[in-house]
Amino acid sequence: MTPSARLSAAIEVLADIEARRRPAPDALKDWGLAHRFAGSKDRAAIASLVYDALRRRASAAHVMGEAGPRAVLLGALALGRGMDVEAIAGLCTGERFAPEPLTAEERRRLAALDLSGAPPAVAGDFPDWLADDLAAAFGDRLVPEMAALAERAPIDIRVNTLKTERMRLLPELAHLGPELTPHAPTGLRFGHGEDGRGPTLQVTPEFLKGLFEIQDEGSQLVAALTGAGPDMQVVDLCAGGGGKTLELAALMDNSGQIYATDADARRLAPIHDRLARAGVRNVQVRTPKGRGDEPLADLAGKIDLVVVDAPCTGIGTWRRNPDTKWRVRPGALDERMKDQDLVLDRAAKLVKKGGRIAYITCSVIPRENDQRVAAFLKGNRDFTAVDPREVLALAPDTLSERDDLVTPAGLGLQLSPLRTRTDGFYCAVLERSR
Ligand SMILES: C[S@@+](CC[C@H](N)C(=O)[O-])C[C@H]1O[C@@H](n2cnc3c(N)ncnc32)[C@H](O)[C@@H]1O
Repeated sequence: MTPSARLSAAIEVLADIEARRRPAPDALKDWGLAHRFAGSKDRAAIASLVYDALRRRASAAHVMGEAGPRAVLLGALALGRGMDVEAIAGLCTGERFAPEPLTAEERRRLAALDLSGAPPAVAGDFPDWLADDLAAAFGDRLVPEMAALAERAPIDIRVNTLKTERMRLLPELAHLGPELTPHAPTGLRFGHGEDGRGPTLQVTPEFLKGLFEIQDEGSQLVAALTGAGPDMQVVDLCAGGGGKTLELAALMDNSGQIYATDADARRLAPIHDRLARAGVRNVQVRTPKGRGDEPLADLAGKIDLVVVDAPCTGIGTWRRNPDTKWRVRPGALDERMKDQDLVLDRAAKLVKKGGRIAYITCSVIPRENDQRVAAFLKGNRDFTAVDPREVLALAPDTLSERDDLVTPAGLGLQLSPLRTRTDGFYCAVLERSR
């Protein structure tokens, strides 16, 4: 397909997402099924156009003066990809499979790209109803923080130190253009091609040998902030597919014991293959046998560290999942907050005296972060929050003195694309004193 035809296809997919309120992956999949002539490179390039448009949906509509799929995509090409009017006009030729030529008004607006007077939710590309929550998190840096969260994310991997080292893997992946991650000592970072596609890392022999996992640098950093280390007894209470479990095992050098579980047995299923591939030997997977089953009942009061990688809205991952930012609803946030309270209470029962809970979310709003921690501490007087500056001391040198990462309420740490060039992650550590 020509670049122009890909643009037309992306407009079609965006129209489908809008008309039928569908998740972007479903709309893209259907488009692929209906257009089997399109190759994998075409599909990836179309997906990248669709996601770039969703990242800038509000600001692109504002500069174009309308919110239809064509306007949003054209605006996003200018705002996100930095394409000038002539470059965009060169794609919109009106020839076979190409979008119609630019109108005079479109040309004028693409040249001006005027965001002056745009409210924060438009300039920062986020849903209106979250404005107060996000302002509470970021204060007068709201718009730059949210604009950074509307950028495309790089692809990060975590080198599996149970099998290799970063500087040994680096040359093996040199053909894919890796860089060192800015902070995490086990991370490598990959950029995107001009069409927005990144390298397909999962098919490399190094991935199949378990030498690395695909994991955002922020996720790598918060796992280190938990303080997990050799010989500890650790519970990974929301293990899901095991992303954090694998890193915890590496931080513990395959010693001690990790008990990994999740309320949803289906989410846990992939963990077994991943543990085997990564050469992890210190994890017991405890799969719940049904509703109401407590697979960790024998561990009450015995655990050094409970890692709660809590279910959340995922606002901190909007760079990777821009579709979800327009789909998340207030009711879903309320549900997640209830889940977060439940999971923290469950964690409290497992911790021994002097032991800790590391509460992690990939969100940036206080209602899912500091406010959940504060509510937990109110109901659990035997726990106190560890000073976030003390937690930060576990971070790599580049971050260990970054007081600006401490949240406004002072209970935890907040990473974000603007602050740390990572996804948005929150981490608070709570210690049981008696
Ligand atoms: C953010 S995801 C975990 C991601 C995972 N740790 C990783 O690194 O790949 C949150 C998980 O919490 C699980 N969950 C929700 N409520 C729970 C509960 N009450 N107890 C345990 N797990 C729960 C969800 O099923 C989901 O898999």
